[in-house]
Amino acid sequence: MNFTDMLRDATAQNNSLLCVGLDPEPTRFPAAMQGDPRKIYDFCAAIVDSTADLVCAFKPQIAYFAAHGAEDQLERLMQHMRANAPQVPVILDAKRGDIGSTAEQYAKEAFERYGADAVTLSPFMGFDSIEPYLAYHGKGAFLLCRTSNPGGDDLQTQRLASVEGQPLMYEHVARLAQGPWNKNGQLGLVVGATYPQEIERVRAIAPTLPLLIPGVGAQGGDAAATVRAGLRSDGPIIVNSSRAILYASKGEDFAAAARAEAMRTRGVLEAARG
Ligand SMILES: O=c1ccn([C@@H]2O[C@H](COP(=O)(O)O)[C@@H](O)[C@H]2O)c(=O)[nH]1
Repeated sequence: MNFTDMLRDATAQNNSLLCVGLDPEPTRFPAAMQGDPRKIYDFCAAIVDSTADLVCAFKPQIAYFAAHGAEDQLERLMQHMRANAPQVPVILDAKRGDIGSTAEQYAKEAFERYGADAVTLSPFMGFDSIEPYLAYHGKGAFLLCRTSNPGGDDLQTQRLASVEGQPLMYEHVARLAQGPWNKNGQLGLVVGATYPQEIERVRAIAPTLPLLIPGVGAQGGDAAATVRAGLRSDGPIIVNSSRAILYASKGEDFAAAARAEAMRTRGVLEAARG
């Protein structure tokens, strides 16, 4: 099944717009695991098992594994998700961007090594840096568009004098992704929940693309405003929360606490859906 169909089905089956982000930080693990990078798999698998019926996607962030030399644990986690939550698509948050020949290797890493259903990419190097991912038909690729961090202003809200109508850079990314770059219907956009007005603007330019929206929870984005700005009947959204769910409790009850926080967040998103 392709990424778009998996997302639609998981959203409907679990009544959920929520994506749980898997950003394992060993110093924040409960006492029995604390500071031990060899426990990354165990921690994340417990979170997956306790939230799989509440989410429309999981999003492991590769840096949290690679920083500890724990790529083997990410491979095991991907296998675990495929075996135990096969209905839930997995978005590998890698934010890759490089020349075509190198991008081919990154695409192989994401889709063949890890078996991800979708990946996040930086569009900064242009279409030839994106194209190798699109060769994997049915896989999704989310382009960074209007990111949740304050520094996103440095480039994304600059005007492009060389483009007709002088759009802001993030608006131009949205237009390319909805139009000429989206050759096989695989593209989506990353837009921060910290900027609901910009989500609305992106949605106007890209009415049907799936939007991956991080920034609720620890970053303080407004979950309800995010849904109102981004969700359309033919334009899906995936609202990510990582730390607020993973570290809802410092204790041995971390998985149960993560479930409770995921339920609460899913409820807020569902209520805003109307
Ligand atoms: O604009 C962006 C793009 C990606 N992220 C990633 O999402 C999660 C957010 O984690 P929280 O703990 O919920 O703040 C993290 O993996 C980021 O790398 C983002 O925050 N903003």
